[in-house]
Amino acid sequence: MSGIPRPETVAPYRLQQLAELLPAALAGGDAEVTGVTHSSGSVRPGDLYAALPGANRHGAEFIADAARSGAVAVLTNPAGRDAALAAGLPVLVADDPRAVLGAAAAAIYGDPSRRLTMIGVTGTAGKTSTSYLVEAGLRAAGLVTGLVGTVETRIGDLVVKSVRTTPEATDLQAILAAGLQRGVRAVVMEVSSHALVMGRADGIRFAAGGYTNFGQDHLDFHPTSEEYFAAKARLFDGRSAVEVLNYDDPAVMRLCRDKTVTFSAAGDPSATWRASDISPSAFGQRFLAHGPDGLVVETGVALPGLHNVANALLALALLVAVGVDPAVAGRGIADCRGVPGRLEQVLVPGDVLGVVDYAHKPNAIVAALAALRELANARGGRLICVIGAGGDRDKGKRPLMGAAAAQGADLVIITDDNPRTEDPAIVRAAVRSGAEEAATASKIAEVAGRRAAIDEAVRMAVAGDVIAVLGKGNEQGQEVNGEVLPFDDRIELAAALEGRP
Ligand SMILES: CC(=O)N[C@H]1[C@@H](OP(=O)(O)OP(=O)(O)OC[C@H]2O[C@@H](n3ccc(=O)[nH]c3=O)[C@H](O)[C@@H]2O)O[C@H](CO)[C@@H](O)[C@@H]1O[C@H](C)C(=O)N[C@@H](C)C(=O)N[C@H](CCC(=O)O)C(=O)O
Ligand SMILES: Nc1ncnc2c1ncn2[C@@H]1O[C@H](COP(=O)(O)OP(=O)(O)OP(=O)(O)O)[C@@H](O)[C@H]1O
Ligand SMILES: N[C@H](CCC[C@H](N)C(=O)O)C(=O)O
Ligand SMILES: [Mg+2]
Repeated sequence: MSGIPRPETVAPYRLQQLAELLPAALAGGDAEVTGVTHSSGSVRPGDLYAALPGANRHGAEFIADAARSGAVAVLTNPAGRDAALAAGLPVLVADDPRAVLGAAAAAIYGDPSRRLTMIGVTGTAGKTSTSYLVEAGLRAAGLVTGLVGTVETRIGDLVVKSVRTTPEATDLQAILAAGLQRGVRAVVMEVSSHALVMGRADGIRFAAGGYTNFGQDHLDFHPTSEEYFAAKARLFDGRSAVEVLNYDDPAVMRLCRDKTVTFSAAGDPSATWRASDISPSAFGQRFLAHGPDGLVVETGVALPGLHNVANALLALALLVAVGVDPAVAGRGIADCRGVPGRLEQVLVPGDVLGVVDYAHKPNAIVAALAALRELANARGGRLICVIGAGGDRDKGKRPLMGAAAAQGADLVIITDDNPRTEDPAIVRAAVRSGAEEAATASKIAEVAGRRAAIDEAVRMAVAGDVIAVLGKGNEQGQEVNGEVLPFDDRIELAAALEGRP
């Protein structure tokens, strides 16, 4: 992955030391490494190249390339051993190299997470939003911060656009080590279920870990919903010193133990943290957070919807768990100016309100449309929803997404998201089948092409209406057959609204 920050200096680390640390056997001699990558295209001189067996290829195919770019050693499984030796490189052989990669990368980069306050956030929806709120609280406390997640990776003032939500362990440990060298003291990161299964966060000890909620997603990757749940549960397998769970979500609460901290946006008094006195403020809301020992914190969130109260409450609980002063944390969260592409208003003057949101799973669509319903009611208008589903991703969630949209909005326009390698008409039909089960056909339309669908929503809108374009949020491209074409819902919706008579 290019663009990932690396530490400027790394003390050389001997392979023999790694062989003693890991369940891995050394062959072909010893070497000193000063970095590690899993991607042949990102090799730097002095690197250990982790040649991993994958779903598509074996990284061993690229050992010669890696050597030409300056890799001085290889970590691989028995199948990759000979290719490494043939390239003249010493090789560490592990039965499951992914399972040891986190520990290896942490060792090579000097175990950076031990010197940082690490906060991890998992859950089906709300990880990015909660992470931004946590980061705002850490900054309010005067800390130099890092943030790793879907939208971007930030260490101090260095900002890199993210390729995935949770980077591979190699990149992650490099980011943390680079952060330390730039004065970062606390890092908040999204920990995706893919990451937990693939060991991307191995080697990290979290001061606190939070769980937003559990719904349906990623069943293209996790064989069953139970395995998806088990993947997320790994953040709470002892690697998080304080565990913070959503009291309002019974699935999440299956992980509750004696010392677990809980939060309830619904205001349940049995939770460690609960919200009360929620009142609207501009495009957001203020509320009181009641914590342990009678603690009351005035806070808020610059976004609408009960789900954003939940995100803010979780952020507060995590911040207090790692020692931030509650009042400072509450102020920092309330002052955070929103999250890119999450209920983001499209600022075009006029009598129709355009909002772009990243809801691309059923529980997120329910939450986003509930928040926007309140706004539409206040304006005396209808709620029009433009929605599609991503190709080459969980097929089972498509009808559920259609149903959630049809139940939550007055008019639904079903269109394309990222088709990837799929026929967009087939993806639309799956979304539509769910929508038609849930609502009368008269409120459902299907428009091929996302731009055309956004134009159609604007054409249908009358004064007071709210148009919600869901699913792509801050994404700036649309992936079609391996090509990413420029496309930004915020720009498209603004252009369509500006052209409104
Ligand atoms: C399902 C999944 O996560 N797969 C990841 C996995 O792929 P893989 O094991 O199948 O790898 P592969 O393509 O067979 O290649 C094997 C090895 O050869 C290496 N290689 C390959 C080609 C080459 O030229 N040079 C090279 O070194 C690869 O780096 C890899 O280590 O390891 C690859 C290397 O890191 C990742 O790129 C790939 O992410 C794919 C692209 C992906 O789309 N992942 C998504 C689904 C993902 O991780 N999403 C989560 C959750 C999102 C969210 O809900 O927020 C995320 O954290 O982003
Ligand atoms: N706590 C929540 N409960 C339910 N839905 C939420 C919650 N927070 C956010 N959402 C919805 O989910 C969408 C994605 O939010 P966010 O990006 O914060 O989640 P995420 O877990 O990081 O998602 P992803 O895994 O896709 O990166 C939002 O745009 C909103 O529609
Ligand atoms: N991180 C998410 C992004 C999905 C965004 C949505 N626009 C889609 O294409 O499905 C995933 O990989 O599932
Ligand atoms: Mg995210």
